[in-house]
Amino acid sequence: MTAQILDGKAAAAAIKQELAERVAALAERGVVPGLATVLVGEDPGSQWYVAGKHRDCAEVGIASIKRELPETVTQEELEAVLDELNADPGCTGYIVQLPLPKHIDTDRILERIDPDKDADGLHPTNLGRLVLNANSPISSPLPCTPRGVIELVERNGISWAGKHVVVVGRGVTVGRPIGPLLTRREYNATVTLTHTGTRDLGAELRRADVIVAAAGVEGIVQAENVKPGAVVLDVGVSRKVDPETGKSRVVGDVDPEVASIAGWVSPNPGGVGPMTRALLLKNVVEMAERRS
Ligand SMILES: Nc1nc2c(c(=O)[nH]1)N[C@@H](CN(C=O)c1ccc(C(=O)N[C@@H](CCC(=O)O)C(=O)O)cc1)CN2
Repeated sequence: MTAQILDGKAAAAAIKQELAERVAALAERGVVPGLATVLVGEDPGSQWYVAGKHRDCAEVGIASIKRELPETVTQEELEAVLDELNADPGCTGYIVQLPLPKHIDTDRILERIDPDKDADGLHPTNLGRLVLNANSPISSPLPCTPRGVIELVERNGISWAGKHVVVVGRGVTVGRPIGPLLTRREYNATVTLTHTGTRDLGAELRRADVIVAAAGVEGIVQAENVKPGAVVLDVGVSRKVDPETGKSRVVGDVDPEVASIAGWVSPNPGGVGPMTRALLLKNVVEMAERRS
């Protein structure tokens, strides 16, 4: 048996088409959403992601603003850029591309973003709202990758209700926020968060109906630890240089053999990555709709 594919490119294309209609409806009311990106340094991966975000904006009719700063930028200089974006009426939402250089205090940066312009849903107020508003519809931006994971699964006709989800990795963009989201009544999943301190990762994985692998460790999810028929989402990104071509390519957390055991797998690339981008646009459109 070979697993069915959770096609992130197709789902993202459908979401973008739906958003283009909502952006056109906003334009009729004189509202143009505007996303700004803040990129520090010259990491090729981050440059690629940010360029993709601007292409996506153009595709659906969202205006976009680019702020690029050198690797040597100081905490104060970076915070001054955020203060400008917080005050700019043309910028209805923005993101600071992560990771930031080591000398920058990332938590302080995320706290500096106006929570009403926090297109990534990573400001403490918005992460707090995710936890607090457990029984009412959320009306604040949510982290894009967890949202993308949820939508990718649902758009393939799979329900989260009653599923035991094992998340691998406790990073701020995926591992930490996905538990509070999936355990909301509207999804009703049960979530185990695993990390480098987990005593027996294999045992946890073998109990999972759904695995969300977001550790950034190549092949951390092996076929022998996957329950037959499970849904496996590969969110991990490691870069590997091909010794023959000298070119760098993305490798995920999920070993390719898993496809012979699982019921569904998300490819990487082509799975959760495009969904992260699409759900960022959805956050921006929803923020503009709430304001108008
Ligand atoms: N401020 C943020 N920083 C980061 C986030 C985030 O959500 N907010 N997530 C990641 C990077 N990221 C978006 O910013 C992102 C990652 C991957 C993709 C994507 O489409 N990947 C492609 C493959 C790309 C490749 O070959 O390199 C895919 O999966 O098909 C989009 C966005 C960390 N930083």
